[in-house]
Amino acid sequence: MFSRLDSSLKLFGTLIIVIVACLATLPILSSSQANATLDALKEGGAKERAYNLTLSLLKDAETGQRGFLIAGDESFLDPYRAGVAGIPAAVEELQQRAGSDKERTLVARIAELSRAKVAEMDQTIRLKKAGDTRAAMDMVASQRGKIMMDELRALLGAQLRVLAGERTRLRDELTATLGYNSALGIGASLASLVLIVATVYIVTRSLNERAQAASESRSLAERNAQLARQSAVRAERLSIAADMLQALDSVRTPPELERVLPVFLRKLLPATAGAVYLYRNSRDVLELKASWGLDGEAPPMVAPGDCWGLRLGKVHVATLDHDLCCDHGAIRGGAHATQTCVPMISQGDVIGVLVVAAGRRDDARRDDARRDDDAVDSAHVVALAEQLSLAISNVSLRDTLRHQSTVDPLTGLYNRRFFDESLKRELARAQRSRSACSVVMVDLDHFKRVNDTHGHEGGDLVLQAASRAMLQRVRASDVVCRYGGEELVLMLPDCGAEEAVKCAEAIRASIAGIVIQHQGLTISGISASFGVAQWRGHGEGEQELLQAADRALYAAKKGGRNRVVVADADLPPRGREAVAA
Ligand SMILES: Nc1nc2c(ncn2[C@@H]2O[C@H](COP(=O)(O)OP(=O)(O)OP(=O)(O)O)[C@@H](O)[C@H]2O)c(=O)[nH]1
Repeated sequence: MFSRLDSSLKLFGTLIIVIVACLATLPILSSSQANATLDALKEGGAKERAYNLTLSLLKDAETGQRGFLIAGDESFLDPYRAGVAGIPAAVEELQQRAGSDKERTLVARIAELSRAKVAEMDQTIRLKKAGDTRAAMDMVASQRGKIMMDELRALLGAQLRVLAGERTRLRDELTATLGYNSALGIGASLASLVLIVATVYIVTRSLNERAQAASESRSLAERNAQLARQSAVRAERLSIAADMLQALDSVRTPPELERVLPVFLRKLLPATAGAVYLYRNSRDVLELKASWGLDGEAPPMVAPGDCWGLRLGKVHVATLDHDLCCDHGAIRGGAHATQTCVPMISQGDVIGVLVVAAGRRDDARRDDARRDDDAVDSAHVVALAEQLSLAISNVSLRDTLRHQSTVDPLTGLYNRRFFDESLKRELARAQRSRSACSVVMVDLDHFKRVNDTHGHEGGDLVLQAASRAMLQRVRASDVVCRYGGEELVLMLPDCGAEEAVKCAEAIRASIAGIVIQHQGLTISGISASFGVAQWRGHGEGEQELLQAADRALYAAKKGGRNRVVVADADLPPRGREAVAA
């Protein structure tokens, strides 16, 4: 662009130089011509004056001669002498000013005639003075002098007419030259004006074009810098997202999500606040799983109907002025100008919603540019929601598989494999922390009879009720497990035999109170036997401990059932009966 501009400026500069040179040269040429004409006019004027002087001197001399001859008064000779005295100089001037051969010939003839005329007049005057008036008058009467004078008059008159004509011509020429000069001056002024206007126009245009080009190049540079910034931001986001996915991949249980998600969402969505809500299994409500950047607490629950993103099934961006603001409790009442709700979908099912709030609501005089700054990158949020959906689904899936592999489907209690692993881990921990640990083996009494009386389904209901009774009477850290058939086992960390007996007694009493209605019959009178063993006191390893508890259980059965027996390491395999309550 600049090269095109420069070449047009060069062309324009050359044009200006040519025009200025022409404008400067033409007046010089024109005025030199006028000067030449003026010089010629001056020369013509001088010549005219010289011819006129010559003629006038000749006339004066002739007048003086006639006066003297006629009157005899010598005073007439004064003009005669003055005329005769001036004639040679006048003729001399004529000779000097003669500009051509023709004129020089003419002047030579005038000089010759003048001399002859003066000689003829001199002779008549001499004769008169000598008193020979008759001879003098005869000479005059011979008309020789008159003929010479007539020729002189004719020659001088003709030359004066030629000079007058030449003078007229030169004057016309001078007038024309001056007119031409004046026209040239006007033309030059106009041309200068046009030149100035054109120069101003071209310079202004070139400055504007340069300014425009500079501004374009500036905005291009800014755009490039912006792209570079965006690309750096994208690269950083990708890196954080990769870290997040890796972390989510190692999450084992859904509760762990609550620790992992805020850490990464805060980095991936800086200068925002937000929350992740996931549907509960019942799908009647969404539970808060993560939040970041909020001034206060995020509401722990959100009803599906409170979120327009979930209701419409698509990304919903609500601004300050938007009619359809989601009712997300703390987020809605917060200090944010925009709120984006993105439904999180995995394999066609909506599993939750990602809520992102941005901008400051309190700045009421925000212009559009600030509003743009406030808006979050919707595409980024949507992509993030997709990644989260997949990763969270994977966590749930892993949790389900893990649950299925560790939990007994009938009772909801852990299975034997889980119990064995837990016991091993717990005993190792107890060893490190020098704390206590007890196990309680539980076996429903005469369960075969229940099955026989109420059928297998009735037996299952009793098993489930007994499991619930156990779960209700233990601490969160305790592990309740279906060890096999109607046999259950309980692990009580940080718990000695004495406390374990109390717990077993509570469970025993609870089971004894079970009443179930099944197929029109009442199932009641359920009882269970319990064998308690404490780690270290009754066994060192897991197997030893379990065997001790089993021996105690056996002893309870032997002792009449519906009782709790603490193992006695000294008396295997017989157990020592502990008096219940
Ligand atoms: N309904 C139901 N019955 C089960 C299940 N697992 C084991 N059983 C039954 O539990 C009964 C266990 O009977 P036994 O081992 O003879 O013991 P018991 O009748 O409880 O007698 P004691 O243990 O000596 O008090 C068997 O009839 C099994 O079929 C189960 O998952 N559901």
